[in-house]
Amino acid sequence: MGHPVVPSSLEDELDIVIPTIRNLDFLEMWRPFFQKYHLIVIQDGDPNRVVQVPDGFDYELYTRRDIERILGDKAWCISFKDSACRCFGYMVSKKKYIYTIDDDCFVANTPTGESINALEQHVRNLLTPSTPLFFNTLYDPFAEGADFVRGYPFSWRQGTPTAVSHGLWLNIPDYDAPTQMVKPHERNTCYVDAVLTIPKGSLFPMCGMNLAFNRDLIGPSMYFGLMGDGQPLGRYDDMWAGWCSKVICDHLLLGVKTGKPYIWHSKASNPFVNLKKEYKGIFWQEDIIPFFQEVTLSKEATTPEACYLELAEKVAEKLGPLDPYFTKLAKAMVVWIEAWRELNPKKASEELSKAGVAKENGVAKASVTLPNGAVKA
Ligand SMILES: O=c1ccn([C@@H]2O[C@H](COP(=O)(O)OP(=O)(O)O[C@H]3O[C@@H](CO)[C@H](O)[C@H]3O)[C@@H](O)[C@H]2O)c(=O)[nH]1
Ligand SMILES: [Mn+2]
Repeated sequence: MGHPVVPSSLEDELDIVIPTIRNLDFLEMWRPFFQKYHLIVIQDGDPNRVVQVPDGFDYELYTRRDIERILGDKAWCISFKDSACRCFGYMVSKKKYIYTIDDDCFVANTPTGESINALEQHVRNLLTPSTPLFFNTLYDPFAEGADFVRGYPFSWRQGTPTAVSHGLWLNIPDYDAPTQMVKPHERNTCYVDAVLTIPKGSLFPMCGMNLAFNRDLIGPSMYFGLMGDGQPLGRYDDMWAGWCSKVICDHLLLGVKTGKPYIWHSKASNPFVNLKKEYKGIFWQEDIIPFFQEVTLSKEATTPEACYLELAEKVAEKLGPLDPYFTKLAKAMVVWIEAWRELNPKKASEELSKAGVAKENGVAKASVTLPNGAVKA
């Protein structure tokens, strides 16, 4: 099985989205890898604060004032004073791919000391197929030096298009507040040289600090929810987007990968502040997870937007009784799609799904023939 040849960079097709309440000095370390890309900076907090973008970077920067000017009466769906604000960058981007990274994440090294070009690995992850239907025990069959192993059905070796590439972090791991409190000095020193497809039907805790995705395939479901100022919840922004996106990827037969690339996460946020933000989420998620495990979407839902609107209805119906917050969140999900549509008039992705089969970056986005001969688009 020849490995698809993928470009090592996508400068004209990818935007880098950075939420910041600090500064952008970290970009100096990323300059060799990021400078050829366009940045979308979401400056959170005080809109009068001046955030310097280092010289030489091509960027657009949005403050809360800009978000309110652009979205008007829909601006309330974008969080304030929480990293969730980053999703506004996904909405205003005009590119096919998004990479989002936190301002306290730096270039990591492999165990043999090479600098990791995280963006190049994400591009490779996104432009090679995923294997959500049948686990390949040698992990990523499209990686150099690997392939499908004996017993892997040949009719499934085209895989499915990849929608999400979830990178990891050395040094400060993305722990929740209780874990941070009991293990304040724990650092992640374990570099695992692997990329795996998360199997269909399995949820996962998506972290937003080193994340890339295909906007056309899954952008509308990457809403980071209502968090931060005025909300009962924080630090569940990326988790909510990840659970919604994974359910929709499973429904549309799209892949979600996790593993390489690693970044170096430098700052441990305050566990006590984090506990205040997270605590409702810690017990609500005991109901939220079964909801996402059991939710089904109709076969008429063939685009990420249609799937997301169906999901919003089910959130209101099934999670609304848990707390009025979820009724408001379900409404915010609908407003997010309305705003997305305003800023992104009808996209090729809707044509793609009607076509049923489409070339996606030179890798056939063919349907999958199941062992029983059924063809799943
Ligand atoms: O009110 C805020 C707070 C932060 N930001 C920006 O968002 C990212 C993440 O902030 P921070 O590094 O302080 O958060 P962590 O605890 O390390 O990580 C959490 O953030 C999310 C991952 O991105 C997730 O909830 C946790 O993993 C930085 O760029 C801050 O500048 C903000 O914009 N507004
Ligand atoms: Mn951080």
